[in-house]
Amino acid sequence: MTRVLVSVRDAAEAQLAAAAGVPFIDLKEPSRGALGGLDPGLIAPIVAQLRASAPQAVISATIGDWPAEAADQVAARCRAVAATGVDHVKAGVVPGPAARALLRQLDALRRTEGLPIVPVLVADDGVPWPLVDAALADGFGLLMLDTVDKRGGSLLQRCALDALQRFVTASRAVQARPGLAGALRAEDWPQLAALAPDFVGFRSAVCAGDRAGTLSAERLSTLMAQRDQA
Ligand SMILES: O=C[C@H](O)COP(=O)(O)O
Repeated sequence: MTRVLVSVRDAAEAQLAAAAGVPFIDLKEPSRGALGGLDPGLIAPIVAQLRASAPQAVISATIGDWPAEAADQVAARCRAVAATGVDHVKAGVVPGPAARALLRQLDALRRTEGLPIVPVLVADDGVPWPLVDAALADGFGLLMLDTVDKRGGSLLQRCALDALQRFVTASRAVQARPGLAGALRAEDWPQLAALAPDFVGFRSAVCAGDRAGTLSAERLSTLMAQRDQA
C-alpha cells in the first residue's frame, strides 16, 4: 500500500503525526522553504522521541534549500542530518546546469559514506526526465518528485498523470521506490493511490492555514481516512 509521508517541524507535531498512524514522518521547517531544514541539533531529539514512542515509523529529514552549486554546504549538511539517526536524508535537486553534478555528488556521498540520501527532484515545470533517468541509473533506492512553488498548483497540475505514471513505473522497474509530493490534497488520494507510488508526501493539506502554519489533527485524520477508503 502507498505510504503517507507527513512533514513536521517539531516534537509536538511529530507526536501528532505518529498518533494519527502516519507511517513516514519527515522533519523539516516549512517556513524556511519547500525543503526548509531543521537544525540537526533539533532533529536528533525528535528522532530519539519517535524511536521510543513510534518505533515502526520511518523518519526522514531535509537538508534545507541549497543552490545546486553549493556542493560543500550540501555535503556537510547531508552528513550532519544523517548523523542524527534518521532513516533518510532528503536533498533537493532543482533542474538546471549544475543539477547533474549535484546528483553525482549525492550519489558519491551515498556510495562512499553510506549516507541514506533521497534525491528530491523538483518538478514545478513537469517531470525532470534527465534527472529521473540519472537518479535511477545511479541506483538510488528511494527518490521523489516534489514542487518548490506551492502556490502555483499541485504536482497533479504541474505534471501530466501519464508522466507521473511513467515515473512510478520506471522507478519500480529498477527496484527503486518512488515518492510524490507537491501541494497535494487529501481528496487527491484516490488518484494518487491509482498511481501506486511507494509514498505520497503532504504538508500544506494537513495544516491549519498555509504549510508554515501548525499541523491540524483534524486534517490529518481526514487524510488518513481518505487513504483508508482508497
Ligand atoms: O515532503 C513533502 C512535503 O513536505 C510536502 O509539502 P506540501 O504538501 O506542502 O507540498
